[in-house]
Amino acid sequence: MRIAVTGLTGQVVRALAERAEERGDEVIAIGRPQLDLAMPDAVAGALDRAFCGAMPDAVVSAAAYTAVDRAESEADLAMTINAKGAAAVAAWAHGHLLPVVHLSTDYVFDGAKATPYDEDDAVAPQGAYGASKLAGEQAVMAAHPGAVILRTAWVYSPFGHNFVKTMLRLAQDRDEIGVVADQIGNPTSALDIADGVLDIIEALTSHPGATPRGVFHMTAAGEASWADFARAIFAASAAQGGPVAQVRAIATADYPTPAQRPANSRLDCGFLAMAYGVRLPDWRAALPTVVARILTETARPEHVA
Ligand SMILES: NC(=O)C1=CN([C@@H]2O[C@H](COP(=O)(O)OP(=O)(O)OC[C@H]3O[C@@H](n4cnc5c(N)ncnc54)[C@H](OP(=O)(O)O)[C@@H]3O)[C@@H](O)[C@H]2O)C=CC1
Ligand SMILES: Cc1cn([C@H]2C[C@H](O)[C@@H](COP(=O)(O)OP(=O)(O)O[C@H]3O[C@@H](C)C(=O)[C@@H](O)[C@H]3O)O2)c(=O)[nH]c1=O
Repeated sequence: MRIAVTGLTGQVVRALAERAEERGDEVIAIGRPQLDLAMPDAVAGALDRAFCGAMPDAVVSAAAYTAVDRAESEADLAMTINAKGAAAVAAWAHGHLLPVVHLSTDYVFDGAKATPYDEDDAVAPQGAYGASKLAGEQAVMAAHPGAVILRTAWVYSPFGHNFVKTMLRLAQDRDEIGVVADQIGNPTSALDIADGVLDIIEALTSHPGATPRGVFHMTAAGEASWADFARAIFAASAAQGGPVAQVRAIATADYPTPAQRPANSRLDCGFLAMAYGVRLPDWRAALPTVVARILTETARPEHVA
């Protein structure tokens, strides 16, 4: 399969490129400056130019404005990229009769529910990032009624920016790190997301008439607080001779940030398992390998300041 993916350096796009190559599929990543979602009117032209030679079999809409705190002061830009830009990508795919898989987030929920969220639960984003992603879900569905929207969460990987890299970096200078223990969610490896997305695209392209569309939850199995996640990161790092810090469990109120985050981010992924047979492994399974890859990468000479 030939799969067009938006974004160049993002965690999910790089994970997709790696996993697709292992499966004999091809990922064509398209991003800035060629494709800039902040200029929605130019999106169709950019995609036409990129794929005039050979059309892809499917489109993955993975590029997004993901700076959760900065979005509070750049709400218009986040909305343009995550809603209008994403909708323009979906409209282009629809115009060319291509399936589209669009990534969304747990931050569309307010976190007040006591149990994991399912797809029918009411959405109520707490911040500008979540609001822009929710608007994106709605705009993508309007532009491409056959879209598959995958809400995932707490993505970590050897690529880009993520919580695992932040913790390992902070531990280089600190013996102890305060980490919130009253927000719970499902840490999810981008490489596991890539496997799930590729399985879904295979189903969409081989049995288009028999594949359900709409919103699905797709996170790793198992849950954790950010503090639990940090402790697991340092356990993996310690086992590999990497940096370690003590994790002090703190309350959200003790770690003020511009954006509010849901206290309960857990997503119930049963609907996706039923519809596509896709169930991601436990979040702990991929962590040691991801930590090892980050440690190897940061030990390279070009990373020494
Ligand atoms: N990270 C997370 O924890 C979570 C992410 N998600 C969603 O999953 C998807 C993938 O996330 P992830 O891979 O972590 O994202 P990253 O933050 O790692 O990467 C974002 C990607 O979006 C691209 N991008 C940003 N702005 C634009 C723009 N104006 N035009 C074109 N491309 C742009 C970036 O481009 P460039 O390569 O040029 O920098 C980059 O490739 C997103 O939709 C995100 O909302 C959902 C839940 C959790
Ligand atoms: C760095 C740090 C963060 N924290 C807290 C702040 C916050 O509540 C939590 C996570 O912080 P981060 O800013 O790394 O994560 P954040 O950017 O909120 O991550 C989110 O990104 C977007 C894109 C999503 O879609 C979400 O699913 C989620 O993964 O950890 C600490 O308690 N101590 C620390 O030292």
